[in-house]
Order: sequence, then structure tokens, then C-alpha cells
Amino acid sequence: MSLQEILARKRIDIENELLGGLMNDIERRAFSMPAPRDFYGALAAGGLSVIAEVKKASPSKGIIAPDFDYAKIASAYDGGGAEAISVLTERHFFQGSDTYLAEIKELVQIPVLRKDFMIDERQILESKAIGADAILLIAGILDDKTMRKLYELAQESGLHCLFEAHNEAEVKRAADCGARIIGVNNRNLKTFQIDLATFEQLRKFIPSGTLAVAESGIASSGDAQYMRQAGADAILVGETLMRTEDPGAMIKAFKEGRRCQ
Ligand SMILES: O=P(O)(O)OC[C@@H](O)[C@@H](O)c1c[nH]c2ccccc12
Repeated sequence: MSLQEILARKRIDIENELLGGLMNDIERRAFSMPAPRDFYGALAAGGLSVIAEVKKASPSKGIIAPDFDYAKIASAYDGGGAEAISVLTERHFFQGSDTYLAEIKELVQIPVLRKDFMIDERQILESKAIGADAILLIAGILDDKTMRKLYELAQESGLHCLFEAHNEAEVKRAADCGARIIGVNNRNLKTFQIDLATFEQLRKFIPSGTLAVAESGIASSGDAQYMRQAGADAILVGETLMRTEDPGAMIKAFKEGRRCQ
């Protein structure tokens, strides 16, 4: 399964779901939503912030959490001191759902990031309508013009954006776009290979004043500390937190630089 297939499916989903009448409904819901929670502010609080991800499956790993109790997991993340929660909403490859995000948003007080492949303007209002406080903009799948347009629309809706980059050029494009939060994905989305040194190598291209997030492949509090030392303001952790017995304890360990398990 390739990134191209994921994007092709996404285009079909968007056409099916957002056509015609449905879009009016989404607009109405989006405009009736309360103001989003402050994702940037939550991550900027100091120390190493944790964005804890709710993810049932992934294209590279298959099913990660067979008995996927997303409400329980999200509460444990919140209780463990996560600064924000990321929820996969992509259906076909990550087995995500907008409903998971909407329900989790009601359950916790912290901001919620919608983790999906944003490629179309209509997805911005849709994100607002389901209760997202922030969205992901992946530089590697967007041209500059589209990335700017999506960012502009997100800002108009009060949504914060996590820009995702995997190489120097993408970090620079995100920065030029005015990004305030840039994530470096340690996973190459084309090959699914993880290399934790990616964050360290690219950190220097993230302008000061912009929050730096280390994403993917963080498997221990040692890895979390490595990201911290390499200059991460926040880490985004999915699989490791989904697989542990006590995600709250692990988040605390990540933040305190302690060993866990
Ligand atoms: O489960 P991990 O290795 O901790 O990774 C989390 C997160 O970074 C990953 O899910 C992710 C990063 N960028 C994405 C883009 C789309 C879908 C998923 C992702």
C-alpha cells in the first residue's frame, strides 16, 4: 500500500461525503461550534509537551489496538498529563473515524488534533464541524499554493495547524508559509521507514519562535529525552502509547525523563 493509494482513496471519500447538500450541513455545524481550544498555547507551556495519539491501525503495522477502547485511552492520556490528543480520522488505512474525534473532544479538556490527509479546502470546515482544534498539513503531499490556502482557511476557522515535514526543503516551505508549529516526521511516508535522527538533522532549519514537534517512532523515555535534547518542544507518540498497559504512566515518564517498563 502506498501513499498514492491513500491519497486516491481520500479524494474519493471527499467527493462522496462532501458533495452538494452535505456541505451545507457541514457549514452549519462548523459555524455553530464553540471557539477551538488553543493547541499552540498548550504545546508552548514549557518542558517537553506530549501529543498522545489515538490510532487503531496503520498501513505499516496493521492493527495496533484490537480492543480499541478509544474513550478509555483518551481519558488515560488526559489524566497522564498529555498536552494534546491526536486522533486519526482516516478510515481505510488507519481505521479512524470522525466520530472518535467528536466523542473524545467531549470527554477531555485539552485540545484535539485531527490527524488525516488534508488535501481539499472542504476538509477544513469539516474538521471544525467535528470538533477539531487543530489539523495536520503534510508538506510532502501539498503544493505551496494549496498549503497556503488550507492554512489561510484554517486560520479563518480558528484552527491551529501542525505542519509536517520530512526533509529540509519541506521544513523551509512550511516556515515560508508562516507555520508556527512544525513537526518533523521520523517516518518516511513513502517507505514507512523510521529514522529517529531525522528530527535531530532537521531541527536546525525550524526557525526560532516556531514550535518543533518530533513525530513517530518514539518507543521509550530514552527516545523522548533524545528528542528533547535535540530541541523538541513536543513529541507526538502513537503506537507506543496505544500498546502500553498504562499510557498515563508512560506519558509521565516521557515528560520527566524517567525510564518506564
Ligand atoms: O505511532 P507512531 O510511530 O508513534 O507515530 C505517530 C504519528 O507520528 C504518526 O501516526 C503519523 C505522523 N504523520 C502522519 C500522517 C498521517 C498519518 C499518521 C501520521
